Amino acid sequence: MTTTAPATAPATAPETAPETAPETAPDTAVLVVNLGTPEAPTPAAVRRYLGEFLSDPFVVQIPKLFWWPLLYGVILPLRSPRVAKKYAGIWMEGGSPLAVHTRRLAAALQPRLPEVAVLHAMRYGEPAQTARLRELEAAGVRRVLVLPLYPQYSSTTTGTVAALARCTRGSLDLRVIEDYATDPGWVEAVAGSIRAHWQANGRAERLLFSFHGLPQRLVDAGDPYETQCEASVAALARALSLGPDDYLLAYQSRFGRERWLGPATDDTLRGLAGSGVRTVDVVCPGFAADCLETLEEIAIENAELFHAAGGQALRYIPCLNDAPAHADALAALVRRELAAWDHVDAASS
Ligand SMILES: C=CC1=C(C)c2cc3[nH]c(cc4nc(cc5[nH]c(cc1n2)c(C)c5CCC(=O)O)C(CCC(=O)O)=C4C)c(C)c3C=C
Ligand SMILES: [Fe+2]
Ligand SMILES: [Fe+2]
Repeated sequence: MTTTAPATAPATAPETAPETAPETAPDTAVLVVNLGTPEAPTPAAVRRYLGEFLSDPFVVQIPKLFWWPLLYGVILPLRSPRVAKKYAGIWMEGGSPLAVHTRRLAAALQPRLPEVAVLHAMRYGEPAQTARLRELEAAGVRRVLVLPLYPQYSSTTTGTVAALARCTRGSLDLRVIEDYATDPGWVEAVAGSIRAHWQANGRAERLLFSFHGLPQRLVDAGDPYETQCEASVAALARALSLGPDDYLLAYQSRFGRERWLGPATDDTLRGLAGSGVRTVDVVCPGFAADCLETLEEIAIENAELFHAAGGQALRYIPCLNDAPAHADALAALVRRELAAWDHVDAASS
């Protein structure tokens, strides 16, 4: 692939995919799983969502006895109204951006994979991952390939999707795509979206790759997330022929008081502005779909911060969302995984 549609390309897939398990089910289904997001930009809906998310022991490892009183007594009451306002500022006609883009991406995958059923699910909230597995099982599907929408593996994201799927699989045969941080099709899709942005807007003085952060403690304990983020950036820099001074890697969205992966995106932007850099392009290759962390934190909050620190323009490059190049890359990844699975099944029968 040498050319890709701009990441902002209009959706080619219908808004409403035929997203129930088909009545005459194919043998195999692909379940595309994303994090989850509130049902409405209201404090009550945000509280429900954050409550489920932040009581997952894969995400917060503090013992329940200490964590739950703090979470339910302090964090949720204080955070939910504040975060709900942020969601309200980016809400789309069909719902939260993460929900809309994930749904559209699954719909764009279906015609590319006509031999299987493609459905989407969320790890937290609706449509719930476990309910989707039950639907597929009831429809007579035998094998489910789970595709968590996280290019880089972390126990806090891919790990919790995989663990929940494995203990709720019932009679289903299950495979999970663990990561695709350096998958050539995916790298070329992201690189293509950056090239398209440069073509439309010109090139800023620097390109900043911003990834969601993670507690340093988890990395020290062996989570491969940081290494995979670095590998993604190295592959993208190669694809775009970037020199070492053209780009930076940083981590955003710190949560809580402990040390998180660094350098932090906000500090990096302040540093760039302080050293006289006037324009910066920011891309977030850890996010398959635009969401609060990209549309609000980067494109609004960090753009204001960069400006206040003396920068002229932070130009945000959208996630791949349902761009044809994204759907093509993920469909190819799925096809390879299914071929390997067929091979194993054939050998063992
Ligand atoms: C892309 C990878 C992600 C990793 C790794 C990750 C780890 C992680 N996140 C939190 C806490 C929060 N994350 C929040 C939002 C959020 N996180 C991701 C992705 C990763 N998180 C996405 C895609 C989103 C956006 C969801 C949306 O609806 O748009 C939030 C909620 C927003 C807020 O309150 O600020 C929290 C909280 C932790 C603690 C963590 C690892 C330990
Ligand atoms: Fe997060
Ligand atoms: Fe955030």
